Amino acid sequence: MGESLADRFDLEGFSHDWHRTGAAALTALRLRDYALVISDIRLPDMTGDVLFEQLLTEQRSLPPFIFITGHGDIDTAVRLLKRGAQDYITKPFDLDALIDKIHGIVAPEDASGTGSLGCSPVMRQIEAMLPRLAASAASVLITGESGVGKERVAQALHQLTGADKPFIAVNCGALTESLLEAELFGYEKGAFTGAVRTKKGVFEQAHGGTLLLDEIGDMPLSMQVKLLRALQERCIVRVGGETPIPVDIRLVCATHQVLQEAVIRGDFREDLYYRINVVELRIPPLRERSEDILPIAQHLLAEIADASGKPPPGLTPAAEHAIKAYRWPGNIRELKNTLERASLMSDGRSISHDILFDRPAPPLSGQLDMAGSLRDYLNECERDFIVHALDGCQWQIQCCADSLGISRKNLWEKMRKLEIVKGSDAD
Ligand SMILES: Nc1ncnc2c1ncn2[C@@H]1O[C@H](COP(=O)(O)OP(=O)(O)OP(=O)(O)O)[C@@H](O)[C@H]1O
Repeated sequence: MGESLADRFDLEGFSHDWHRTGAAALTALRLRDYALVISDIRLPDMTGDVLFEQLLTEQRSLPPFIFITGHGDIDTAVRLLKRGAQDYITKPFDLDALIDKIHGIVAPEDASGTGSLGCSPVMRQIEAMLPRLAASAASVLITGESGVGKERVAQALHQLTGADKPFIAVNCGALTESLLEAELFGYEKGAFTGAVRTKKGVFEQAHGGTLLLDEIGDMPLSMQVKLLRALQERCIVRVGGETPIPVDIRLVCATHQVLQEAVIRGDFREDLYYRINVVELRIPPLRERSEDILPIAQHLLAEIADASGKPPPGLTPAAEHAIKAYRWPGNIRELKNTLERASLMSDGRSISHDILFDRPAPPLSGQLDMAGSLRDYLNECERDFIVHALDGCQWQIQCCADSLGISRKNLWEKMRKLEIVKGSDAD
């Protein structure tokens, strides 16, 4: 039966492992994330319910289980359903019925994305749209809070248009206007002091591939005019140069800002807005797609463990619960940093709640001052927390941004807004 199942799964395009004993399956289930397990109740070395119970006692998050039972085992199968198994099927069974059950549990890959960006309906929808976007030349605007995975989505789109072509990303918010112009369009030797040789800008580097302009909302207005011209004419001129150079790029822009509001405020050109925003992909914050949190966490844990050649640690039920309940203000970037730290500190087998959230609470010293507004109070908490984190990282911005789970730029912005300057605090 195993052989015919394996043959049929190959035909269906399912990737699968066939373990011939309960012990082999146990080992594999401890090491790999499966989307689904199909197990006979009677195995050569143990029973399916012993296998299932064993995994439950190890407090792992289990994939859905479908049990195959003979008529005499139906009581066991029903008991397993009560213990959390997904379904059972009785022998002799129709293979088509089993395939239907599998499709009902594991969404078919081509209908709504593979789930590599997340398994929530919204992320599957975005993933399912990518092949259509890849087939058109339309400019795509990806919006969402910092760390939600905007660049990841841009890369996924790029992969569909030819992974061998260049993918170049540039952060438009991190550079001053003159540096940005040189970065985007390149410069000729001698164009300015320090221009000792001719350099291609990102438009030329991305020729034939994808150019991601990140934080496009932070681009100065005067640069927006130059960008618009380059996009309209499909040509750039290097700083200090005169010759127009044709460029063929797929443009993807990303921002955490609401660009319509920036247009209304006069901070973003309306004509550029329409040019870059032929299609908008809105990525919701992680807290609004909580069904993505655990799968992404497990994927990240596997990735982190893989980098050091170890099997991924599991999450204890309390840790799983907390990870789902936490709001992740820094989104996937914060989740990734948290898991990296927790992986380092764990015993390699499981990550508990304490290890996961060992961050100190904001020091709310003394009595609460009820005189100010809630905003003032929250700013004060945020300020304390950031200063504390900066102290912990000897004021190294990158280290602190990583520990807070926000981008370096975001940290700079917060420091500016909250007037945090090294040495300004009495302590
Ligand atoms: N679906 C995902 N699965 C696993 N890791 C992800 C996923 N999406 C994003 N990440 C990881 O989360 C981190 C942040 O993602 P990314 O840089 O794409 O976010 P962003 O929205 O572009 O952030 P920012 O606005 O700050 O530039 C990266 O390390 C990325 O690899």
